[in-house]
Amino acid sequence: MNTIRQLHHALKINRTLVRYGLDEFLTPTPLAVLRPVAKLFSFSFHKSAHDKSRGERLRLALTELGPIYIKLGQMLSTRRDLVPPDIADELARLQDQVEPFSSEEAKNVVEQQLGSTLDAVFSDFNTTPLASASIAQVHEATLKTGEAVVIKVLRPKIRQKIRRDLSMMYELASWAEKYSSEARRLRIKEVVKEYDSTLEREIDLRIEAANTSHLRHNFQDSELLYVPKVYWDYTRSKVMVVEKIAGTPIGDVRRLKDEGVNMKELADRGVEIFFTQVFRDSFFHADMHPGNIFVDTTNPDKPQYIAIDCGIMGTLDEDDKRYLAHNFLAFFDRDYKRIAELHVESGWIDEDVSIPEFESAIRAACEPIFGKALAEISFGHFLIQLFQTARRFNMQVQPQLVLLQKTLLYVEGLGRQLYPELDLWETAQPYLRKWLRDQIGPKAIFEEVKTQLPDWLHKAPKIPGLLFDNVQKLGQELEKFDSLKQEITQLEQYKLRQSGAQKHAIIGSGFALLSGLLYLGIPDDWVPSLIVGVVGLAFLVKSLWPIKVK
Ligand SMILES: Nc1ncnc2c1ncn2[C@@H]1O[C@H](COP(=O)(O)OP(=O)(O)OP(=O)(O)O)[C@@H](O)[C@H]1O
Repeated sequence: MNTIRQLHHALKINRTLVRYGLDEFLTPTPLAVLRPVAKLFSFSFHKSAHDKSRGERLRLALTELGPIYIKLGQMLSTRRDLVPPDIADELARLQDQVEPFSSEEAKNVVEQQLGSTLDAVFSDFNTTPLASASIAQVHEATLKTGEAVVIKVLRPKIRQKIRRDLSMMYELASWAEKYSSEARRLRIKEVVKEYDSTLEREIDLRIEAANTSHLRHNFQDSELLYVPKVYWDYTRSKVMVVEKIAGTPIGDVRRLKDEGVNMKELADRGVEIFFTQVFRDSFFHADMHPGNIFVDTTNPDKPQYIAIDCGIMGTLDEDDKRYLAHNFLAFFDRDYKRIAELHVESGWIDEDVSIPEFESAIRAACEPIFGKALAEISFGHFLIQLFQTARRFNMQVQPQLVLLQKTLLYVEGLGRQLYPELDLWETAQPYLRKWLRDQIGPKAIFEEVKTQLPDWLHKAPKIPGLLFDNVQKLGQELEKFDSLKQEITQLEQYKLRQSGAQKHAIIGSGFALLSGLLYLGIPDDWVPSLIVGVVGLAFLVKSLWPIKVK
């Protein structure tokens, strides 16, 4: 049954690709055997398909293949380091075109997840969804306690649908990589894997809820960004309840202007929020499309951002941040040698890579960016060029950095849409320099002490015990040392006595020899010979005295 379903699915993909004149993508794969069959079934062959650009045909095909493919296309549209601009631009136009599921189904999921009736928790539930996307649907509601909330409900059976589509995507990617060097260069399997892990996180709403709480905590009392409160008592893996927010959608520039918002301030604040999330918190919102950002315009001179949908967040470690800050600064100083050295120093690139060669490749990729006015220079574009160049030198670009580059590109685009003269460098440079200074200055030492202190304090009560144990051990070692010292002294004495005995034996033998000679020389007078002989004997006896060791 499963195989039949798989075959049917494969046929559907094949048919769609044929319909949009994209069947050349199948040529390297075994799916191509299905092509003639698919052609038979593609009655409504798009005669005009070949008049359309390849990007447009791909967009239409993905739309037809369904929500999971649409989402894949949307993700690919942000991978400008991999996808050519004409295709990326078309894919960026992909819209979720999914039918909402019925409010009955939504109610069932909520009640089953909360283990109680809807009426027990909510005084009001709007059966018309506020929004409906490929993974979830959002309904407005009011809690019994009176708070206005929204309920995000996962689409029924979404997990099975995702698994089915993904297993086909994995197959296609494996075949493509097996037969096409271009697919291998683009690391298609990696792309599908990344997509898989993104979806995996999105289908557990507790992850999104935890991210929302964390971001809210990071910007507690901030006048830059507001994040709605999560109602944990009513949040499960398939249901999430959050505070309902009101604000002007960020994409509605006309309305923002009508509301008298200071657009330069708004754009600057956007950049500041991004750099704060990246460099201060190492935790950034990575799904910043216009539907997820609103503005509280109560004070138009100090507009406050509101962020929702924290399903995809990026995290960075200290090395990533240092890498980014140093590279950005070196880039704006046009110090390409420094950029090349930074890659080797941080171990991202093999030590045996020629720095001059790498430097000149980076120069060739980055100099064109400086052909524009400073206010148009893009950090995100720089990162794309850098990653593309680094890949040629066998650097494996970390997924968290790619996520950051995508978000950065988006933040820049948004900033310039709000305020075309926005000079990102002017806003970001002081921030980066200060951050780097803080990394090596007294503040860094203070921070290090602050971080280590709990560990030291945790060990502090054990210190007397540890000291006692060690002093005791030291005593035992000293005792051992004493007895060893005694043994050595005894050995030395023994050696000394032994050498004394040797001396006595030699002297005694000398006297014995002399006594013999005297007796031979003066045979008539044996007295001197006798005296010398006795002295010699005395020495010899002494040398034979047992050597006693004290
Ligand atoms: N806390 C909220 N208050 C008010 N409206 C909200 C809230 N959360 C979501 N919405 C509305 O619901 C829409 C969809 O919400 P959200 O982006 O969280 O869902 P999603 O399923 O992840 O959609 P997508 O995939 O398109 O981002 C938002 O664009 C917004 O209009």
